Amino acid sequence: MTGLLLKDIRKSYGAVDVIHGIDLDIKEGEFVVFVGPSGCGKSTLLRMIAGLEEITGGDMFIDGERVNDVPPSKRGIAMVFQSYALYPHMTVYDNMAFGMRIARESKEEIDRRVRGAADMLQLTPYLDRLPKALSGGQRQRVAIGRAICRNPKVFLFDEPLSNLDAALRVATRIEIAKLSERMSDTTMIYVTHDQVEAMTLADRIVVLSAGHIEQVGAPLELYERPANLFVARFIGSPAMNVIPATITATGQQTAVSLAGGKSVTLDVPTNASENGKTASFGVRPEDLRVTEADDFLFEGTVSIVEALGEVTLLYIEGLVENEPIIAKMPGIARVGRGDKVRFTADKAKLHLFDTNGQSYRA
Ligand SMILES: Nc1ncnc2c1ncn2[C@@H]1O[C@H](COP(=O)(O)OP(=O)(O)OP(=O)(O)O)[C@@H](O)[C@H]1O
Repeated sequence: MTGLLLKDIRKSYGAVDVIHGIDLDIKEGEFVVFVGPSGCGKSTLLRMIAGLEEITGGDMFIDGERVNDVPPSKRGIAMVFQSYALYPHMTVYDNMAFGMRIARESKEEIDRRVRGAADMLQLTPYLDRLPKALSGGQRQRVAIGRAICRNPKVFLFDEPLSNLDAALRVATRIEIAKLSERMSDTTMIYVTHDQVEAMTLADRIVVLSAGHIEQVGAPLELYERPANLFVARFIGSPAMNVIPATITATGQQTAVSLAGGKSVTLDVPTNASENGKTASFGVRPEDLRVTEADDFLFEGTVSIVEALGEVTLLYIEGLVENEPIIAKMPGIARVGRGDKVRFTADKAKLHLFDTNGQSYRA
């Protein structure tokens, strides 16, 4: 069992607290992705797991062993960095073999592992090349190969794809997904601020903000049932539309009056004590549909049409001042600038958050 257990993990730089007490249980073989806005502490947390940053408070266990004071090389982890960190004067083969040579593995074992990793990552034709003769994507695959050769119990990735262009990013992401399938017993922890990477690679996503956890869950769980407004807005692109509302009736269903005056009933239960309170109503751009019917959700004027081919984004004015509602229509929408349009959405796709931003569904 090579799980990880983080208990009330804290980090301060002098008087500045940057990680405020993280509790997290990561199972063996799990692929966990840390996401969050810049500066929220993703890298710091990963570096503490790696042993590259001292832990200020709390306990960290790898494989049941408390590792707070165990040096990086003894933790059974391998880390892949954004910058590849390859030795420029060594061939691909030597870069991958380096760690094992230091560990005094036999020549046969080194060769077996290097060739195995190269095969897995389609690097065999490049084994004799120097890093400078490789593309960015190939270099990152060498860095991943070097990590595989170390036979780690836990694999850490710190934004490994952010130096790659869009096409290479996709290809390397798929490579990493395949790798995690092949190495299904190896625990992987991955830091990114790319939503697509998080959604496609993770078994579970940990959403961080300002040094604490906002929510942990499977990708679609976070998408469909965000626990709070922060997660609701962070997961999904374009972000969820949020409209100020007032609760006008409570019970198994809840009625709200949206800014602009429209009344909407949601399949969300609320207590009687919530009646009259201000709330935030949420609906994702992709859950909105154009309707001609009278029981529409809201109505507004289209101010911008962005036709992207596969989807059309409509910016609708008229509900919240200076904050257009965005609707994402499939394909090419037959809607023009200046059109007055009514929108509706399935009841199950509507979200409601309390004054503190917590979901009423949670
Ligand atoms: N050596 C340091 N001294 C003081 N503060 C630091 C130090 N290193 C990081 N921080 C602060 O800790 C916080 C977390 O930084 P961290 O790099 O972990 O964020 P991040 O979520 O990985 O951000 P990004 O996505 O921009 O890389 C930031 O506010 C940062 O300014």
